[in-house]
Formats: sequence, C-alpha cells, structure tokens
Amino acid sequence: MAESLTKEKEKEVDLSEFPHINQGLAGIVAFSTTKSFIDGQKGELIYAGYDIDTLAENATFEEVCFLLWNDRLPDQQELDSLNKQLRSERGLPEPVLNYIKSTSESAEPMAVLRTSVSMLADFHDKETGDSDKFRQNKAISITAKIPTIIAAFDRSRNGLNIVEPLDTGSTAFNFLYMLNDEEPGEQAEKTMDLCLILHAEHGMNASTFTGRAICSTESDMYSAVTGAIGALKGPLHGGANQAVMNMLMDIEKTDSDPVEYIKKRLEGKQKVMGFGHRVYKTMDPRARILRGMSKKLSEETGHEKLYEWSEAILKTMKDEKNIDPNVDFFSATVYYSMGIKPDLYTCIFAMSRVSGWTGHYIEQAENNRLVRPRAHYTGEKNLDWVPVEER
Ligand SMILES: CC(=O)SCCNC(=O)CCNC(=O)[C@H](O)C(C)(C)COP(=O)(O)OP(=O)(O)OC[C@H]1O[C@@H](n2cnc3c(N)ncnc32)[C@H](O)[C@@H]1OP(=O)(O)O
Ligand SMILES: O=C([O-])CC(=O)C(=O)O
Repeated sequence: MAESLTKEKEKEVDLSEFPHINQGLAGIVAFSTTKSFIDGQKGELIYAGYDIDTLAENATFEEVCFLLWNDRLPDQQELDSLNKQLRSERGLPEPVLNYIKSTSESAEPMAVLRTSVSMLADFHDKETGDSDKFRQNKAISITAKIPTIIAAFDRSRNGLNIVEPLDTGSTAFNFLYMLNDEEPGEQAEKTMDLCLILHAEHGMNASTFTGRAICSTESDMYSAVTGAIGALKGPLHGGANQAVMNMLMDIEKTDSDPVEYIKKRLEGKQKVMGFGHRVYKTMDPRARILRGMSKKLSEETGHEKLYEWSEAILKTMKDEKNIDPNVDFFSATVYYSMGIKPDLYTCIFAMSRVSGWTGHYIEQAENNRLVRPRAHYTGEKNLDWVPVEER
C-alpha cells in the first residue's frame, strides 16, 4: 500500500521551498486505481485484473468497457444490456452533425472530435446526478458517439454521404460500416476490435491524468473527455501513431534507406516516433501483439515493404539507442493496411481510450480530492514597479 502524506503532515512541509522537482511528474504516484497495472520492467499490462494477452485473445471491446467501468467482467445479461444501450446512443444531435458538416476540408480530425465532444455536453448535461449509474450512462453515451463523430467527419470532408449508425453490431463493426458505407468482413471487424482493446487503458498517462485533474474540480465528464482528447492529440502521446505513418511515407517519398533515415534523425537529435515510453523499459506488450498483426496484414494487403521497413527501424533503434517500440509504432501500419487515412489514427485511439478516461473519471469522482500540485518558483521577487511609459 503506497503511503500518502496526511493532511496534518502537509502543513508541516514548506512546499514553496520544496527542493526536489520531478520534471514531467516522472515517478510521482498521484492516485490509487483499480483500472490498470503496468510493470514497465517486465513489459506487463493488466486491466482490472486481466492480463492484456488474455483480453486480446478472449474479450470484446464492449466487455473491456464494462470491465473498466465496473472492475469486473459482465455476465451475458449485463453485456447484452450494455450493447443495447451503446447501440441506442450512437446517433448525434443535429447541431453536432451540422457543426461536423460545416468544418473545412483541412480541419484537423482530433480538433473536430474535441469540439464535437465538448458540444455534446449541451445535449446531455441538463441531466444532473451524482450516482455511479448516472456517470456510467454518460460514459456509455460519449463512448457510443465518438465513432459516429469520426466517421461522419471523414465522409463529410470527402464530400460523401454521412452514414447513419446501425442499431446492431459491435462498436468496431459499426465504425467501419459508417466510415466506408460498407459492412466490414469478419477479419476487419476483429482487427479493429482488437485495436480498441489494446488502446483502452494505460494508467496515469498524460490524457488520463488531464481527465482526472478536470474531474477533481467537480467538473463534468464532457469537460474531462474534451481535455483528455486535447492531451492525446500531441505527438509525444497519442499523436505519435499518425507521425509514425508520416515518417514511413516520407521514407517512401524521398526514396530513402530506412536505416540511414533513422540514423540521420538520431544524429540530428530528433526523436523517432513510436519509440520510447515513460514506463516501459522493455517491449510494450501491446507493440508485441500489434507487431504480429502488422506482419500478417501487410502480407495480406501487399504492404510487406512497410512492415520490412518497420522491422529495420526497430532493429536500428535497438542497436543505436536501446529503445523499444511503443503501442503507436505498429498500430500505424495495422491501420494503414486496413485502408484508414493516417490523420484518423489518433481519433481511433481516442475512440478506445475514452473507456479508460471515463473509468478513471468514475473512480476519481467516487473518492475525490482536488488535484493541485505545486510549482517551484524560480522568478524574481520584490521588483520595483516601473510605469509603462518608462519601460
Ligand atoms: C500512447 C503513448 O503515448 S506512447 C508514447 C508515444 N510517443 C512517441 O512515440 C514519441 C517519441 N517518444 C518520446 O518522445 C519519448 O520516448 C516519450 C515522450 C514517450 C517518453 O519520454 P520521457 O520518459 O520523458 O523520456 P525522454 O524524452 O526524456 O527520453 C529519455 C532519453 O531517451 C531518448 N529518447 C526517448 N525516446 C526517444 C525516441 N523516440 N527517439 C529518440 N530518442 C528517444 C531521449 O532523447 C533521451 O535521451 P537523452 O537522455 O540522451 O536526452
Ligand atoms: O502510458 C503512457 O504514458 C502513454 C499511453 O497512454 C500508452 O502507452 O498507452
């Protein structure tokens, strides 16, 4: 059990002179959680008791959602009921749809997703409540609508008809159906479902932390998810999957040798996207699973070259820096082989991670204390005021 500073002890410590700063909050344990456990040395990831390999082999994304919201797996009746509720919540309010249709061709998908989720509050937040059931209903509603937002935006920007969500089928099936106006095959549905499972939850990552900090002010779930989407968008976090694909495209466009390309980046002190992790010091277990998927799909879709380059990059990063790939590295080629546009990859991450964000929101709200760390002041003090015309 981690020891926390008591409120009495806090008063004794002069935090304004606190000498030790953990840049990027590295190593700071700020919350207790039952949502996930990561052993960064062993490369182990557990969602609420279940190893990621077990979930990848057996679960559906909807079961994982239930697990993250309830800390246990659903029985058949509970799963049927969750599926029914998710399906019934897929439609978007007209003004949100109109906003999506009004966005420009060059709009950033994550920015549109962020704004759309924020707008949803206007249509649901009139209901108020403080119970676990109430929060879960909101989590279900947001989780159900995110795929519809992404698909509607992509079709709208391409001048295509917006496809209404189905009131049947899994989240993965319905998303691919709305995106392509065509029912996906079993393999495509299974691949998407697996990607959703693998991205659902990951402890106190930057976006989940953002969401929990917002929840801690007693703000609503839409605000927390909107903030979390904003944090996920950055290339050091969820935005890396798109950056990986851009890098592979650049290698192709410039007719570069992938090994030389990576060495040049490293020499120039540039980061290689999809590598490194704050917690994992070995291969990310999700990257291991995605690596196998990437190999299989690349071969099946004639993109072997991209997979071969990925392997060459992986070896170079290991040899040169001893840095392993994270979840974003091989997910890029998996999505590419599925025919998904690179600028939607981070949105698909959000479509999954919303289950973890909302799970953490529920957990924070149940046992809340305002998140409010301190900053060590390094500026000047007691400066004399100089009138503006004399500065
Ligand atoms: C879903 C996710 O969010 S997973 C992460 C997705 N992000 C990426 O893939 C972006 C690339 N990776 C990175 O920028 C980092 O590895 C992070 C942000 C994920 C982790 O960052 P931190 O824990 O702060 O590690 P930090 O950035 O300090 O790196 C430590 C050292 O490894 C190097 N390093 C870490 N990642 C990389 C990388 N991808 N490429 C090259 N060098 C790297 C750093 O340059 C640094 O070297 P130095 O000590 O010589 O300066
Ligand atoms: O945990 C992190 O820092 C990044 C993250 O969200 C993940 O790896 O899934």
